[in-house]
Amino acid sequence: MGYLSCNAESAIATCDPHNWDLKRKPKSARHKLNKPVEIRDFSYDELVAATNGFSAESFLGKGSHGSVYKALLDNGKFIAAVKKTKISNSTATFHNHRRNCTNCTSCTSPAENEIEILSRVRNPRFVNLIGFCAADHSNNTKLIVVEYMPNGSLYDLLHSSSSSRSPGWTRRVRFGLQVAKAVQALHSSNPPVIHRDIKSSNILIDQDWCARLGDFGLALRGHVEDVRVKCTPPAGTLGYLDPGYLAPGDLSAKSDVFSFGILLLEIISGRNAIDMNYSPPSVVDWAVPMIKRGDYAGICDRRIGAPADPAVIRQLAVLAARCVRSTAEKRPAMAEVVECLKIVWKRVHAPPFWNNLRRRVSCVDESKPLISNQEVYDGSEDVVKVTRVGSRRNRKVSSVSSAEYGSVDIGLGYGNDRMGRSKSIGSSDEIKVSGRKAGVTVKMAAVKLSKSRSMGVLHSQRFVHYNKRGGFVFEFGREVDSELAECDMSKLVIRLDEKSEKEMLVKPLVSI
Ligand SMILES: Nc1ncnc2c1ncn2[C@@H]1O[C@H](COP(=O)(O)OP(=O)(O)OP(=O)(O)O)[C@@H](O)[C@H]1O
Repeated sequence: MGYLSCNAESAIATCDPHNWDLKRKPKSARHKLNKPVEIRDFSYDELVAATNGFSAESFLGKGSHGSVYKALLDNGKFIAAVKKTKISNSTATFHNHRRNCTNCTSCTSPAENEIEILSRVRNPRFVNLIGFCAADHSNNTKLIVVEYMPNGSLYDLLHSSSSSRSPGWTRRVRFGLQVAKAVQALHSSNPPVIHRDIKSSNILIDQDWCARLGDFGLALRGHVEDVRVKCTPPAGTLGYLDPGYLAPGDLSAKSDVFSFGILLLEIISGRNAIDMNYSPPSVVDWAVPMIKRGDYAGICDRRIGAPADPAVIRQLAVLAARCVRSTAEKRPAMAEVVECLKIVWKRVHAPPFWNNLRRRVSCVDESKPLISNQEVYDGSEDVVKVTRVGSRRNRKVSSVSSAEYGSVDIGLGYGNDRMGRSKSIGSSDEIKVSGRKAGVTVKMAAVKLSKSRSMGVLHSQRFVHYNKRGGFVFEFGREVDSELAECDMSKLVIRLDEKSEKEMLVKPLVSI
């Protein structure tokens, strides 16, 4: 195996620094990976200058293997991150180990291993390698230059004390899907790569707010039957580590699936993989019993509450529980995880013109409820009134039977939130829905849709409403599809588009 003898210092690859000078490239060109370029070989002095002597101002963060600094390269034209790691493998233990074994990943330091792996795999979903500086033997340091991720780590986002930084469901699902795709790309490369250290602090957020998988220091490249994989001792991070991975021979891609499941639980709940403030401290022991009971709202991050569509949290939670199953064979493969998350993404993702809609409805301020708490708890009847205007044809409301709306779940995570429809939607211009839950009432104001404007244009003074966990808004324009099989109050159907005669949905959406 060629890579076994590959020394990091000589690991020159032909890869594309697709992220170089991103600012000047159009977005479409950013991820083109077909232009091979050389991994750069930096001098120590060059990186000292680029990081201003590894100054405190350039400091980005510290990990278990060293510190990370922001570097201004090429006369400040290009920003990168420099990982400065100590090569501690000069110890007697290491030399003893190396004498007996020349095959396992422990024979190389994480820094050398990262260079070796990243010089062979490259993907827009990874924090890719730009170059490195050979060991500075005077102080046993190794410098790796990787793409700079300006928006910190997923860990920082999920556990930030500021709730304004806390991502909403759309972004969380998107991050989950992006990470899943990154892991799948590793597993499907030839030979496959097992990351072995998937965790939120190794997920970095790029300038486009996309999640990237980083830190390949523990990654193993090769087939599970390869000698190198077989003789590399287990490694990873406590809390994310597959409990079945106790010996080298236990390793498989399913260990990454387990860690990904922990990450997914962290994304859902906003709690740490191991957190002594919870009982039980392990996120698996805490969440899985709730998932088994169907208490999906119980595992949601309280800062954002449950998603508007209950199917979103149900599918996410069940997927996470499957990933963390103790029997590795029963866990889904990463390809299946990606497919599941794509389905969840479709549910949670607002159509593109939703943003335009938001901008055009000036009265919406999602940061605060439009109805005061007083109104929320005043016990008055709650009304949703959807008015359609337009041609006769357009006025036709979907043929969804009234029975489907007879008793509907508002889909906000409260199991008993039942809303009864006071008027049939099959034959009227107005849809009126009313309902109340003990202690929490939901109130929705009139909403007007007009086909004369672009699809989904809203003429409404107030259409954001409030429940205990914050505002939610209507989402317009989602086409009617199989989701209707699970029709609930959140999926009022309106025919909007005269030309295509596509039925469009209107549904509450948790504000993000
Ligand atoms: N490419 C990067 N761009 C911007 N910031 C980075 C980059 N890589 C790392 N960082 C910052 O530096 C911190 C330390 O990263 P590092 O990968 O060394 O350790 P870690 O993943 O936090 O922990 P561990 O070493 O235990 O895995 C990260 O939390 C992140 O804030």
